Amino acid sequence: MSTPIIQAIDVWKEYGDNVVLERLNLSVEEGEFVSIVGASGCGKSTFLNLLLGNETASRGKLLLNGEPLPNEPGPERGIVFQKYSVFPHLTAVQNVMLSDVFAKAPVLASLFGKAKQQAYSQAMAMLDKVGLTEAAHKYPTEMSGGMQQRLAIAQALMKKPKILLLDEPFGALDPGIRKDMHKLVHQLWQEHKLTIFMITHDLSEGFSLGNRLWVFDKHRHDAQHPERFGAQVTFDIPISKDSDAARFSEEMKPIIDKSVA
Ligand SMILES: Nc1ncnc2c1ncn2[C@@H]1O[C@H](COP(=O)(O)OP(=O)(O)OP(=O)(O)O)[C@@H](O)[C@H]1O
Repeated sequence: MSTPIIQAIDVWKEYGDNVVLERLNLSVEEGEFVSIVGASGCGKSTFLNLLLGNETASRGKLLLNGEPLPNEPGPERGIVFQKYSVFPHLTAVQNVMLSDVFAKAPVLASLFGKAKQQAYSQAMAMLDKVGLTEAAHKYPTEMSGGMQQRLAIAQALMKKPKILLLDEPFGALDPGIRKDMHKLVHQLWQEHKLTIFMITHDLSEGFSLGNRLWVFDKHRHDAQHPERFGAQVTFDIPISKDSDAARFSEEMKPIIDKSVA
C-alpha cells in the first residue's frame, strides 16, 4: 500500500487549558477530497492550520508523505479562505504572479526580464483556467465575490501544491455562483490530481464534492468546563461516485445536525 499523503497519529491541539482537538488518528491517500463539517468553534480551522504548518500539534505526530510535516507553510500546501485571500492593491494578474515571485525570489520578492515574462504568461494561463482571462487587469474591488474566490484559487494553485486547503471557500457566495465554483473545484481537483481538505457548513456541498466526509465533534462533553475535551472525527463517511449526494445528505442530516448544532 502507498504511504498516505497525510497521517495524524494521536494528534492533540491545546491552547492553554482549552483542548481543541484530541486524539486524532487519520489517514488520507493522495488524490482524496475530504469535506469537513462540524459545529462553529469545534476546531476545523485549527486542523487546517496544522496541515498548513501555521500551527503545531501539542502532542502526537502529523506526517506528510510519511515524514514529519514541516512547521511552516510550504509550496506543496495551498490555502483559500472564505474571504480576503487576495491583495486589494494588486490586479488579478499581479496577485497571481505574486505567488510565483515569492516562490522564486523570496528575498528580493521581485522578478526581472525573462523570469518576469514567464511568471506573467503562467499567471495568465492560470487565470484562464479559472475563467478570469477577461478580468486579468481588474483590481479585486472591481470583481464579484465569485471572481475574487476564483482569483484566490488561481493564486493558491500557482505554486503547484499537492494539497489544497479550502476554509469555507464558498461561504460568502450566492447559490448560483457556488454551483459554478463547485464545477471549477471539481475540475481542478481531477486535472491537478490534488488532495483537498474543504471545510463547509453546507452538508450537501460536502457530500457532492468530497469522496469522504468528516464530522468534527466532541466524544466527551463537560457542561461545567466545555474546554476540557477536544473534538475528534466522529463520522468518517466514504462517498462513492454513484452515491446519491442529495439523498445521502438528507438521510445523514439529522444524525450530523446533532453533532454540528
Ligand atoms: N491562536 C489561537 N489561540 C487561542 N485559541 C485559539 C486560537 N485559534 C483558535 N483558537 C480556539 O480554538 C477553538 C477552535 O477554533 P477554530 O477556529 O478552529 O474553530 P472552527 O471549527 O473552525 O470554527 P468556525 O466554524 O466558527 O470557523 C476556539 O475555541 C478558538 O477560540
